[in-house]
Amino acid sequence: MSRELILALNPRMQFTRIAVYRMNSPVFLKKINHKPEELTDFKCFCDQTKYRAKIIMDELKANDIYLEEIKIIIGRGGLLKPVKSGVYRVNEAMVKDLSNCEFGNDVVNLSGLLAYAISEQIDGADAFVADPVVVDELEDIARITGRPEFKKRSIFHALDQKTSARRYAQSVFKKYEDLNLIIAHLGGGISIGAHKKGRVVDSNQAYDGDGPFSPIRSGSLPMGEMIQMCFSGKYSQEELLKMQTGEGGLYAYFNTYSGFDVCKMRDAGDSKAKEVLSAMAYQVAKSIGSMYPVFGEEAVDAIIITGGMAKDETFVREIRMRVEKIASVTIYPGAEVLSALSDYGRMILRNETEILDY
Ligand SMILES: Nc1ncnc2c1ncn2[C@@H]1O[C@H](COP(=O)(O)OP(=O)(O)O)[C@@H](O)[C@H]1O
Ligand SMILES: CCCC(=O)OP(=O)(O)O
Repeated sequence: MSRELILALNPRMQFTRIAVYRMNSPVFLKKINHKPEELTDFKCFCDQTKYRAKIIMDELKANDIYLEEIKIIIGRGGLLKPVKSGVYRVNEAMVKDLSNCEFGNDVVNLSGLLAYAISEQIDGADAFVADPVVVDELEDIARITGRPEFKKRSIFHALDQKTSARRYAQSVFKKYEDLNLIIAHLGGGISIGAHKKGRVVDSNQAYDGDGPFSPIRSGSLPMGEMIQMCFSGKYSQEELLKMQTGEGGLYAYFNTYSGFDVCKMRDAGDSKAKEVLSAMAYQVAKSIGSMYPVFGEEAVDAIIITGGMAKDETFVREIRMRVEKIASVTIYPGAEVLSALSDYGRMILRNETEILDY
């Protein structure tokens, strides 16, 4: 029996998406919902590894996926040290950083941990991550902040943005490396990247840094007031970090991580949902605009808007009308994380990509 199955994983806050591909064809796709009450006892996302790995294994077995055919297990990778774009084998150093939340505590960390944990249970299967959110191609000027103690970290939807960029390049019969693009990924977090000839030379720091607020993150907040809050004695450090990274944005206003649900509320006439979503679109548009000077005298070839919230036409329209004077706007609604990961999986199987060391 040839070993050619690829298992792609995308753990999200309340569910895990998995897909199994046999070369180009998906043979199994599943969104596994996790009961909120089963997740509350875990302190860190990394503590959920064993729990989610078991559910994934059970799901594969229940659906007659031959585990011994799985060769590649691949995820987005998490908050790691800065790395160059590409594919990484999950090694002990990576597992250690993710398990210790060395660079932050986010559900995305589970993708590397789950890939590793599952590979340990399947003889001959190897774990990888591709274009983790810490891909760092920033130009030095973009790293400098107003205080020498702080340097901007590169944290953005590297996998999703580069996949969209290559898709766009193909559609206009050009190479990604020949284009200047501004890409807005509207997911749970929101990142806006300036892609200058194939390198993401600037971006908002989409985890605990700056930029628009998103379904789950606060984005830029008034710094002085935040400092006062930190010293008010009312909140622990953990609570404050959570406020910024996992309970900000739409969640803070509507107690849901679902942009979809908030859009439905707006469509049903809820004026607060309308106001907050418009403010979010306004902030996304301003962030897109802020990338315009990054290209200096060179033209911006296109603006690409993608991710889950790009499926909402009203939301996208509000962004578009503010930015289309900069460059033509292309919309790729939805996020194709699993198929992007499977593309990398295939390249690994065919020895078409270098495997980088973390
Ligand atoms: N049709 C839709 N309209 C509005 N928002 C949507 C729609 N579909 C998904 N979303 C929202 O997009 C967000 C998820 O974005 P997505 O890019 O799929 O994932 P990720 O969280 O991995 O970045 C969620 O808040 C989800 O509710
Ligand atoms: C961790 C930074 C990128 C990000 O926000 O990812 P999600 O949208 O998947 O939460």
